[in-house]
Amino acid sequence: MENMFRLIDHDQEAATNRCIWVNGPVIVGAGPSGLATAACLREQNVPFVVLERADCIASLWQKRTYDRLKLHLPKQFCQLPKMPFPESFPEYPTKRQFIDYLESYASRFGISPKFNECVQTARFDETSGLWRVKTVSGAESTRTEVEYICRWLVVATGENAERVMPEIEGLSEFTGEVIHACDYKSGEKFAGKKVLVVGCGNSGMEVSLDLANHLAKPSMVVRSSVHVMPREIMGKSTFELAMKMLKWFPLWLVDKILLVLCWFVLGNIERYGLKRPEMGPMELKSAKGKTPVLDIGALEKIRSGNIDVVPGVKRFNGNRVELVNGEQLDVDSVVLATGYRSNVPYWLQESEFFAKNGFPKTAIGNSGWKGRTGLYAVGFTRRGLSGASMDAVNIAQDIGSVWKLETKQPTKRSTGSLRRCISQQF
Ligand SMILES: Cc1cc2nc3c(=O)[nH]c(=O)nc-3n(C[C@H](O)[C@H](O)[C@H](O)COP(=O)(O)OP(=O)(O)OC[C@H]3O[C@@H](n4cnc5c(N)ncnc54)[C@H](O)[C@@H]3O)c2cc1C
Ligand SMILES: NC(=O)C1=CN([C@@H]2O[C@H](COP(=O)(O)OP(=O)(O)OC[C@H]3O[C@@H](n4cnc5c(N)ncnc54)[C@H](OP(=O)(O)O)[C@@H]3O)[C@@H](O)[C@H]2O)C=CC1
Ligand SMILES: O=C(O)C(=O)Cc1c[nH]c2ccccc12
Repeated sequence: MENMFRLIDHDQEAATNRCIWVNGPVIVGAGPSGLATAACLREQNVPFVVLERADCIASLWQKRTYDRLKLHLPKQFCQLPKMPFPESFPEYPTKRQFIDYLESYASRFGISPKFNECVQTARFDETSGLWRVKTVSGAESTRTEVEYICRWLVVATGENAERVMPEIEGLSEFTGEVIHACDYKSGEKFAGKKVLVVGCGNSGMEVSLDLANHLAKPSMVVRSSVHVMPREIMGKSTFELAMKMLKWFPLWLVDKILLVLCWFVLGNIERYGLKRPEMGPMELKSAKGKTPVLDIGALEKIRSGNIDVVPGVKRFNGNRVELVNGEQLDVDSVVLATGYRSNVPYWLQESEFFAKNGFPKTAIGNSGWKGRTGLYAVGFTRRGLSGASMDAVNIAQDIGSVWKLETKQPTKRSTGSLRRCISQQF
């Protein structure tokens, strides 16, 4: 065992390779899911290490979202365990407020992630019964490789870890600017410009709305179908209403009621080119993970003609785009609001708990948060921040109960006594 934790210098020129024994779990990702798990472990007196590839907590929120973003679910559904939002926060906190909340959450629970450490591989070593997690940090010349050894591995890298970039003919030769929605900050610089927004999820809708508010001319691509619901119905959150109804009625009935209410409030949205999916909004979210759009004003801009709805893209040609219906549009810029994916398959060498798409196979053990051999997943059940919070509580309880048992009766020889030693660097 000792050799495993010794300093190893493979590449004298560039890499300083170290091996670190972690007393307790390694949590990969310092977004809301990783922070929530860390806070719940802190409450159980279980030590942990959080590894984060970015240089800050909640990098999705700090670096990959637009300026005017607000939470689109009421605040009680977005707060993390053990620390409610301040009373003074509005019903739908702004991105700044949410980040401030997460910063104070991290400091309240004494969470100090190791920043700029991107996990490259993680595998379970059958012989030792431990996880081996390798990270790299720093630029090429100062590249440092570290291996963390631990008994528990908590995957908290999120459902939105990497951007989805579609392959569309001619896109790489498009003469204007092409960005993904995660690099879109504000419509200010697009004033007067014709912008093609590809995708009509919450990102596509809100980017189009922001562009219209900044007097740009957005055309939003709807290639298949989309559920649009008002964020509120008669002043009450649609999401909250759905959650209340789900306590009493089956999913299909809740969907039917929601769709009738949507029809009364929004009218027939299909006449604007917004075809509704066959499956109801909540069932689609739960079965396929496709989030319904909670409208905060884009629909009004579509009605008034300030956002043009167009069908799928066939190909790009210079600064023109050809649509599947044969129509051609001149465009100055393209925003790809084409969604995100998990990056777990790129680094986690495991195929029993996680499926090829980077999400846990929920069927196993009937739980989406617990695998075998000390592996856990937080924030992958497509239930937003409230789902992540529930996973975090469960995971911390699960690890905490084992931790308590093993730290009660320490014997000098048991691995338990090794586990209790302070996280050490060799
Ligand atoms: C624009 C937007 C708005 C949203 N709004 C809401 C909302 O209002 N309400 C709601 O409930 N949900 C919302 N969601 C859903 C969203 O998934 C959650 O808000 C939340 O950010 C998920 O937290 P997470 O920690 O699981 O993932 P993330 O916030 O993505 O955090 C994962 C962290 O892991 C890090 N990471 C990834 N790979 C590695 C690696 N290999 N090594 C080290 N670190 C790594 C990332 O840098 C990141 O910091 C929204 C999502 C988006 C994209
Ligand atoms: N205010 C808030 O709280 C916000 C929350 N979010 C959340 O972030 C998450 C990600 O949302 P979002 O970024 O919108 O991603 P989504 O996955 O929800 O939507 C992606 C969209 O891109 C379309 N698309 C993908 N590829 C192509 C292509 N080649 N051609 C045309 N269209 C394409 C999809 O169409 P198709 O359905 O046909 O595949 C879909 O309309 C969601 O959970 C969302 O709720 C996002 C923004 C704001
Ligand atoms: O915003 C998101 O991405 C979420 O996942 C939040 C969410 C969870 N379940 C929902 C059902 C309808 C709309 C949003 C959500």
